[in-house]
Amino acid sequence: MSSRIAAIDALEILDSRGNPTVRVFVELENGIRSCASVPSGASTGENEAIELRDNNSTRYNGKGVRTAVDNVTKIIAPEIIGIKAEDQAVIDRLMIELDGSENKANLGANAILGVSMAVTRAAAESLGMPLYRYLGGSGACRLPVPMMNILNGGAHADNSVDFQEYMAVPIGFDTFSEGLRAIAETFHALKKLLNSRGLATGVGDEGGFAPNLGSNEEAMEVILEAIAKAGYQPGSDIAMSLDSAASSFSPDLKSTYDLQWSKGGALTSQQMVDLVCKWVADYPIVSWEDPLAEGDWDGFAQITERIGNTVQIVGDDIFVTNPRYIKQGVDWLTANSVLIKLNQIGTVTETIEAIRLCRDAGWTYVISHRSGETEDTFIADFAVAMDGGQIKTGSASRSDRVAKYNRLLEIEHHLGQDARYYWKR
Ligand SMILES: O=C(O)[C@@H](CO)OP(=O)(O)O
Ligand SMILES: [Mg+2]
Repeated sequence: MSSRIAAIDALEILDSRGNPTVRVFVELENGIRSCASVPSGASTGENEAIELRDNNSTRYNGKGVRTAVDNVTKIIAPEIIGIKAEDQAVIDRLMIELDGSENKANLGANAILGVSMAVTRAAAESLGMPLYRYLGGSGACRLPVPMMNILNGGAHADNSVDFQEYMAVPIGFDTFSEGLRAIAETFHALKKLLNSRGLATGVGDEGGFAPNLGSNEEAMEVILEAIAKAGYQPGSDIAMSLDSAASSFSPDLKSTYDLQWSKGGALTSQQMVDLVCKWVADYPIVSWEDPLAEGDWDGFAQITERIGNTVQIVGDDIFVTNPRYIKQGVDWLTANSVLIKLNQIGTVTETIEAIRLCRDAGWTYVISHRSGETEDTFIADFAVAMDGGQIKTGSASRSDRVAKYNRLLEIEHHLGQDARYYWKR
């Protein structure tokens, strides 16, 4: 029976923040049915592919996605019905052409990505393969080291912490499940510590605790304590990874940084660079994402030159998973790693192209969730398939994030003794 696409349907569903997002269903002539759901960011880069929202409607305060849903069923579906699901590149290219804009503004990256992911899944199911094997081949056996967000601030929480994400990274373990256990235990130890100090243990969008701390250093200190309390050695068993999401506290997105705790006023790019280098020297930090704002290409290059040999400098808002900006970054030595988010670029094929550029440049890449997620576990399989060895997918306290961890546990279980796990940047 043929793997040609027979029907496509779409639906408006809710994401983990209670905002609408797109779910797409694909049915093949051979009877296979699959679906995929699109995530949504809050601290978005200016050059991300456009997420289409029903701005002129009062439903959901203009955040509905019915236009995107209609674009799937009325515009995209008629063009790709009849094409084989394995022809991913053809389908993605057709959708890009059909949209016709630079940034998927016409049909919406949410519409296009929903179809792209659902097609990938249908093709895998049609071949009777798990998604990670279909995308990664028979050699795909490496589980990613998880970066677990245990303390939230910035645009993802209503607290006094400037940086968006403080993550625990289990670098000293032999298996994914042991690594995951260690950071989940650290998460619980952190809750106890915060409780004992009378600090709030409510969580941010990605499930990390969001206490009102006095400074960014205090956040790092309390995490180190939690790692030790859980019985692990900070730096060798569990290291720290940060995402400052610096664009969110840089009013001009390139040269000033308004940290709440530095009450003396805004910092210059140079001062921010110096501060990041100092903290990397003082704390066991192995990876730092968006230490500077998305327009601060010079600051990024300076940080990479100064500390790039000891720490992973990850570009998120600055590269937006777009091959064009990644190429520029590689030429200008802007960073040494890229955060990979499917919905920043909008198709599976272009995301793989972005990853290929990283590999060619000897850069690492981190597969990532968005702060608005669903129960879809696509990125868990995608991380194993892409073999980059790193994933960032939130804390252990929200089921939309835990779904990804559980899927990775499942893949590890399926792989049995052939599963690989190690930290390398
Ligand atoms: O900045 C980030 O890396 C992401 C995910 O953690 O947040 P958002 O989805 O809000 O852009
Ligand atoms: Mg980020």
